[in-house]
Amino acid sequence: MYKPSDKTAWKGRIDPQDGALGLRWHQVMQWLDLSGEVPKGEGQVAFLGFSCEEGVRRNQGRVGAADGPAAIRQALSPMADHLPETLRLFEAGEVICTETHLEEAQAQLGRKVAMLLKQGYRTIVLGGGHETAFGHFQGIQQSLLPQERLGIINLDAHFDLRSYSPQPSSGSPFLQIARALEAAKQEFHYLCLGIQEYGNTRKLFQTAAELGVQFVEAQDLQFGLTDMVKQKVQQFLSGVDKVYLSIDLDVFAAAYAPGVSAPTALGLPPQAILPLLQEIAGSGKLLTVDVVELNPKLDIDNRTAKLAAGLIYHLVQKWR
Ligand SMILES: N=CN[C@@H](CCC(=O)O)C(=O)O
Ligand SMILES: [Mn+2]
Ligand SMILES: [Mn+2]
Repeated sequence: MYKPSDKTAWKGRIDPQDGALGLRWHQVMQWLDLSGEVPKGEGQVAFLGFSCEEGVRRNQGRVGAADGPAAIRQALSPMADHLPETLRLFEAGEVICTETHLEEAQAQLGRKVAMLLKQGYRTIVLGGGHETAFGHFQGIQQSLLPQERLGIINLDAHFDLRSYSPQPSSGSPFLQIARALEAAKQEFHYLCLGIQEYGNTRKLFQTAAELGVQFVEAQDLQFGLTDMVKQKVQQFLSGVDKVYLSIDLDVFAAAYAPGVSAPTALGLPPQAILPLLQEIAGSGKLLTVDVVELNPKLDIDNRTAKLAAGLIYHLVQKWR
C-alpha cells in the first residue's frame, strides 16, 4: 500500500524571529505524491518511507522496524537548514507492508523508487528492516541503463546473504539481488563495510566468497578512513558507474545504536564512518541511499533515530 505524506510527519521547533536564517528542514520540506505523475527533480533529494518489519519477523528478529521511517523523519525535522541554494528536499510518502505481504510491498517500493530515479531525484529510502534493500534494488534495476554497472556498498555488521528458501527475509536481500543481476546477465559488485566475524556463520563467508563479495571487517574500520580502507573503497568506486549505498544501523556499536533488531556490542563508532560517507557521497557516483533496521521500540532517548538523521544530514550536504 502507498500513502502520500500527510505533511504532519515533519514538524519541529520554529524560530520566527530569525526569518530565513532560522529555518530548519521541516520548514523547507516540499511534497511529492507518487500516486500520480512525478515532476522532474534533477539532483533534488526525495525521502520515501518503507514501513515494514515482515522481513525481520521472518528472520526471527525483534520486530518494530515498521515505525522506523516516522522516527527518522521526526529526528530529521529540526535539522538546521544549511542546504546549498539549489538543493531542495521532498517528502514522497510511504510504502507500507500490509500483514505478511512482503514481496508485494517490495515490488511497490521498487516502482516508487523507479519513478523518483527516472525523474532525476536523489532518493533516500527510510526503512524498514533490511528487506527494504530488495525492494529498493528493484527500482534501481528498472531505472539503470543496460550498460551501467551498479556498485552496492552496505555498511552492516552482516552480509545479509542468507538463503531465501523457503522464504525471503531481512537476512537475504543481497543474495536475492545477486541472483536477480545474474538472471539479467549483469555483474554483482558488492562491498560490505563493518562485518563482524562473530555475526556471520562460515556458510555466509562461503557465500560471500563464491559471489566475489568484497568486505572490510569492523575492527579494520574502527579508526576511520585509513589508507587500506580508502584504497579499497576507491578501487571499488572506480569499477562501477552508479552506487547504491545501504546503511544498516547495526553496523554501529550498541552504545550508539541500541534501537536495532540485532544490536552489535563491538560495532563502530559513528565518527569513524563520516569520512567514508564523505568519500562515497563526493564520488559523483552515488545514486541512491537507504537507512534501515531502526527499531524505535528498542531505542533509548531516540539515540539511534538521531544517529540515522545525523548520517543522512551529512550525506545530503556532501552528495555531489
Ligand atoms: N538483517 C539481518 N540480520 C542479521 C541478524 C543477525 C542476528 O539476528 O543476530 C542476519 O540475518 O544475519
Ligand atoms: Mn543488514
Ligand atoms: Mn545487520
